Amino acid sequence: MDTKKQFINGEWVLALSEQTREIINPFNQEVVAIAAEGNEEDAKLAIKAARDAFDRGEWSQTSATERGRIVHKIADLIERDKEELAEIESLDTGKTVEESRGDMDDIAGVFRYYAEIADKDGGEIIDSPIPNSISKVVKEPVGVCGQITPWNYPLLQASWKLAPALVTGNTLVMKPSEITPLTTVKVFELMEEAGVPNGVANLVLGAGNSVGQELSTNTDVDLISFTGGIQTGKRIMQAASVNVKKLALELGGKNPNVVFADADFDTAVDQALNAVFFHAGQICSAGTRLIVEESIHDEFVDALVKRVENIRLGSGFDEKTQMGPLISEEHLNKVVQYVEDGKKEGVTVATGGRRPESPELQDGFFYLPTVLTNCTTDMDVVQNEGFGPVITVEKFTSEEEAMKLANDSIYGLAGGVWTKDIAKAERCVAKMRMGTVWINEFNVYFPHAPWGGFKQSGIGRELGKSGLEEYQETKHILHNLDPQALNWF
Ligand SMILES: NC(=O)c1ccc[n+]([C@@H]2O[C@H](COP(=O)([O-])OP(=O)(O)OC[C@H]3O[C@@H](n4cnc5c(N)ncnc54)[C@H](O)[C@@H]3O)[C@@H](O)[C@H]2O)c1
Ligand SMILES: C[N+](C)(C)CC=O
Repeated sequence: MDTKKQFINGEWVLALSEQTREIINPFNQEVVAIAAEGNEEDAKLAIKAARDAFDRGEWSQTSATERGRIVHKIADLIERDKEELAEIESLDTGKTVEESRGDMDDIAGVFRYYAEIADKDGGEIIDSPIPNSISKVVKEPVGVCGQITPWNYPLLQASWKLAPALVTGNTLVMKPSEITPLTTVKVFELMEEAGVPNGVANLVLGAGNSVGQELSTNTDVDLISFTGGIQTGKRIMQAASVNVKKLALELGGKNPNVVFADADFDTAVDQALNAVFFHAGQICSAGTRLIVEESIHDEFVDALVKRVENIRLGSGFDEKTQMGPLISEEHLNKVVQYVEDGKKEGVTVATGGRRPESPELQDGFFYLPTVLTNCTTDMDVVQNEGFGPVITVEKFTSEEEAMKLANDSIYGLAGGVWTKDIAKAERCVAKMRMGTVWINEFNVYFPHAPWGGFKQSGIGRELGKSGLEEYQETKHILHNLDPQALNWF
């Protein structure tokens, strides 16, 4: 098995230490690849390559149209290799190949979206108080960007960072999650094929506390863009203060899904399932916190449980599978503990609440889709992100109470509201303190719409025009065409 290498200054290289890591298929624990395991020293080399490339200025001075052309080419190559990429993503994460194919379409779409808008902002002339002068505002790249991604949507989260950084003329060093690096390695091959110049995009593989820590603290890095857990985000924020790096943090969520009695019942049940059991709940915006009007609560839970018990678990490569395994044994143990703690807090396990017993699932990191009822907002199981196939159900009796519950969280990533009453829906979304709110919908994202969190779910936005601006500095230029002495001194 060839070792997956790092990409530094246009060269595919092993880790300086020659350390490697086994990449495991979470469905059966088979080793699917061996990857280089870089550390601080590899990260330093990559940062130097990115710094030198940025300071040479060739990429930032390449026209935005040309950078857009190269990024379009990356999208073309992702579409060409979609099936291979989808299969690698499923081997690495356990998600179904159908889900991975959807991810690959989204990813190509993100590269295309940013390629399209790359050359649409040539700056702005603004009014100047100085006679005979020109005052203009232009956007410039931030510089060297450190980019750190998680394991749940490995290539999708990478694309949200790579595409805007490249089209705006930055250079970068990316560190994917050490347990799911494979599709990111492949896309760096495609970026090389598309003609991204040497040193502009660098890839270091390895652990967060070595490679990630170096990216966060190294003073040659101007911006750090991180997607991952809240505790890691806080550590990165502290580390990044060393040279006041620009910071973009996409952190966790505990996302309320509020269902009023007047909602379309069957659609709300169906979407509540999708909101939490897709990708086994390992989604930052999963609707893990169901908040249902009391008058329909029992009927809603019954309908939910009936359908949850029919969810088919299995290999992501089996077309019949609806839900794959969790990412790792370590993560499975966290989900087990999360539910056990909930039981101690007094929740009722309406279904699930344990590992499956089928012999064919024993080698994988599976957990049964789980519905917990009798949940209240003061419980840890309601407040903490479990990041597994577990939904907690709370009740409310008034619109005011529903909104109070929905906002009772340190997180503010996303939420949904289900009702046929348009005025009520609008009143609710105006109160919901979240970066994305869906009305009669859940978990939809696309390249044009900004994504990010209120409160402790993060800082900054990815996607949309806002996602581009994270990678830009704003410069005001005043050009006096008729300079005069002031004779003040
Ligand atoms: N808001 C979003 O858009 C979004 C999207 C996907 C995932 N997430 C969040 O990600 C979390 C799950 O991902 P995870 O378990 O991989 O998160 P994590 O925080 O454990 O790891 C994320 C990345 O950070 C690296 N890292 C770990 N310690 C580090 C350190 N000290 N310095 C620098 N880097 C370090 C890891 O190696 C990995 O690459 C969940 O909380 C989920 O909600 C958020
Ligand atoms: C941002 N999203 C929804 C694609 C993945 C979150 O984990």
